[in-house]
Amino acid sequence: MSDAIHAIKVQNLRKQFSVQKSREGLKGALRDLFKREYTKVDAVKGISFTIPKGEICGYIGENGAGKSTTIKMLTGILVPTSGQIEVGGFVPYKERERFVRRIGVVFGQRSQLWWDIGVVESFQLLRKVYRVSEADYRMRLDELTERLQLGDLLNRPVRKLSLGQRMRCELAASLLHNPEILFLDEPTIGLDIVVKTEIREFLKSMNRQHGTTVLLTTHDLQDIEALCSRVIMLDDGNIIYDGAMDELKTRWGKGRELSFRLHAPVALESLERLTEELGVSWSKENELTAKVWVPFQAAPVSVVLSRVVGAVEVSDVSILEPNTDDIVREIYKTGSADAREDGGQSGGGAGQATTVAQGAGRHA
Ligand SMILES: Nc1ncnc2c1ncn2[C@@H]1O[C@H](COP(=O)(O)OP(=O)(O)OP(=O)(O)O)[C@@H](O)[C@H]1O
Repeated sequence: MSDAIHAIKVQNLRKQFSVQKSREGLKGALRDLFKREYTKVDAVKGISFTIPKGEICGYIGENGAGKSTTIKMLTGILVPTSGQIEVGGFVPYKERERFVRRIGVVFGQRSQLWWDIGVVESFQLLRKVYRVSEADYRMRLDELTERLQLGDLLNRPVRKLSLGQRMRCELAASLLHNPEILFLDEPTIGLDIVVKTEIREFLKSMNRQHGTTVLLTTHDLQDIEALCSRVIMLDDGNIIYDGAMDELKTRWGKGRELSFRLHAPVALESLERLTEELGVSWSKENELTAKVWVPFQAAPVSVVLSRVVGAVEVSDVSILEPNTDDIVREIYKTGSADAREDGGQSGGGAGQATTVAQGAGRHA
């Protein structure tokens, strides 16, 4: 099953847990002592996917969808019930010692650093665990210290670091041995927007420079939008979507909204007349701002745009993209990412503004 271009390959992967049932009351507890009963929980139900080397792939799903269970199988912490896994050419739960030297793991909610000792001492311990030579370690530490601005933090005990500082150190710790594949489980959880942005920028540049493959689990879709060319969506142990985030927006977004800043007031009826047969709907925010909703099944945004700017003096225009959070929430609710036949009427509304050139170009 070894495949040179794939970093991760998963086929019909399943994980079933046996959970002990607790019977009610004292009598139940006594019966549990003598005869235990178990129920089966199917956490991952036969999923298949491959991730090429160098890709940053998002892995998303609601609480309990099976993301952590997958990551634990991919990193060798859990043994699958059935199916095949290959990560970096290894079967993760076999050859553990050699395998862990090829991967890096960051769990946002747990630390791999020792709480009471200086950060750099934890790094030294990890260097020994991963058997990195002193020279390679020095080179890597210098690079990571500069990129993640760790200079002031290295000699402080981990317990004295802020969450953002600790997360930067966690990332460095996971990369000291220059792994080919990095697993990130909620790496930006609880961080402010400045640190989130720094971490996203760091991950992007690291991926570009070292070609590191990244599998990223997060509930923050902005992480996904900033980093991932592809997203795998899990629901109740099954993959319900595997593809580009942009395509998800096109398939599920209702449409786009254009917002015009007018040079002088224009009556709503005049604007409606301009786009009469195009299937769009206008509203006025104030005297000088008019908005038009353009459903995907209506005329292209570029047609609406040219009709308006050809007839009315406009000082500014923006296009609102479909809001990813709304779209994904809707998909979680229905449990399916199949495109709706009505053009995605119940999908997300408009959210982030983009420049006209970008939005109109992509739609046209
Ligand atoms: N060790 C375990 N024993 C029994 N059931 C488990 C175990 N670990 C996970 N589960 C169950 O498997 C299912 C998937 O859990 P998992 O932690 O993989 O979900 P998740 O997508 O990572 O959720 P979250 O976003 O909340 O972390 C859940 O129903 C969970 O209760």
